[in-house]
Amino acid sequence: MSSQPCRWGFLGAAAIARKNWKAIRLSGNGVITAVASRSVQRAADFIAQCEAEVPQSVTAEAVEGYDALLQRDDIDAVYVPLPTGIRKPWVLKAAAAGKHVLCEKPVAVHGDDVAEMIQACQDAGVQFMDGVMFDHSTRLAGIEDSLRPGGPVGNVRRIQTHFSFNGGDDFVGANIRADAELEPHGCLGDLGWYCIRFTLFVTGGRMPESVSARTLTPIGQGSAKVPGEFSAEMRFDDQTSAAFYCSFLTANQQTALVSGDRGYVAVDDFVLPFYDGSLHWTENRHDLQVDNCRWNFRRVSDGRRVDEFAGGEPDAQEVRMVRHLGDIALSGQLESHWPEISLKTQRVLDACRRSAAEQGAVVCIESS
Ligand SMILES: NC(=O)C1=CN([C@@H]2O[C@H](COP(=O)(O)OP(=O)(O)OC[C@H]3O[C@@H](n4cnc5c(N)ncnc54)[C@H](OP(=O)(O)O)[C@@H]3O)[C@@H](O)[C@H]2O)C=CC1
Ligand SMILES: O=C1CO[C@H](CO)[C@@H](O)[C@@H]1O
Repeated sequence: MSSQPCRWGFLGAAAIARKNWKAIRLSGNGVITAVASRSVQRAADFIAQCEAEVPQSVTAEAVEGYDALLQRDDIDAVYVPLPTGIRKPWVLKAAAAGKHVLCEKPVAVHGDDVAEMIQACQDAGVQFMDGVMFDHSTRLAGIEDSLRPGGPVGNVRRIQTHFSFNGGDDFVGANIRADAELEPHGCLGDLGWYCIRFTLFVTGGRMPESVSARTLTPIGQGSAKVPGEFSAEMRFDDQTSAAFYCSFLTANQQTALVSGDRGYVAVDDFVLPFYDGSLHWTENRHDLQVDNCRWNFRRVSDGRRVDEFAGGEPDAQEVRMVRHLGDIALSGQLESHWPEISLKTQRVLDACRRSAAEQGAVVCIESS
């Protein structure tokens, strides 16, 4: 692997980009070469702010316009946090320019767009990865261990996820998340993306057979509405079912419950640490003993917790994510898992949208 760092360019001085600036600086294998914005002043202000928070040895350049950044030959990978509604052409251009792509979620408007974006990256020999940071969390291996065949959870029967925050009174009009042009999937794209992804993590990438979903509350300006509150129910080809709820109107909560025939795993803050900077999860197994017609549940497996942040690395998931993409860019060893799981996530999201448009009609998902 090259001893040079991965040279990153950012398309857009987005709010989330500040977090990933920090992550790249902490990753140990990356440097931010340039930040492009529609306004060069905004890019310069963004760089000054990030430098003040987490400096780097080279000075990042402020660039006017995303095209100008993509034309540079001193950039290996681009981070694309542009709004979902306008992201696709920039990913296609980035791939054509030979840049590896870290693309924010929800990846696109439709699964066919994602397929096109992935194909463009494949044709250009560059990596495509979406910005699902929890996929890089160290605790996923621990959760997987609880879910192993014959493990404390047993056969998984039910997966329930909930991701919500209350955006407040000025959310509509002030935040891109409620803008039908920029973020057409509303909370389904912003929060439901993670719920679907966690569900696919538990099933090992196995897709649901069918989905029934509803937009519970639309939000937006005039007739241009997006889902502000959404729920879905999924069925798999075995005994497993899954449900998720996401909302911009409900207080902060992000919980995942995986229930099997022997026990369950509860993951609080399954996406990112909302509260105290820690990520944890609990494993529970209770065995039923019937004595003298009395039902007793005996706790067999202790609740276990893993605090990924105990090691002192803040934003550990994001750091691991950008380090991973940096390693891929430097080694040239592309990984097919990331484009494949993005496309699966978007295909489930598409089915949710179709079902919600028909008031919860059951929509079947093709297995391919
Ligand atoms: N994985 C994660 O942890 C997170 C992911 N996200 C995702 O990242 C995306 C960006 O979110 P966030 O950072 O909050 O959004 P912001 O509104 O802060 O940033 C969006 C950026 O897109 C650029 N842009 C280009 N065209 C437009 C346009 N027509 N209107 C508005 N902005 C435009 C702007 O950059 P400029 O003006 O500099 O050109 C702007 O700064 C969302 O899709 C969101 O879901 C967000 C937060 C966390
Ligand atoms: O991806 C994201 C991480 O979570 C946030 C909520 O806390 C989202 O709004 C954001 O887009």
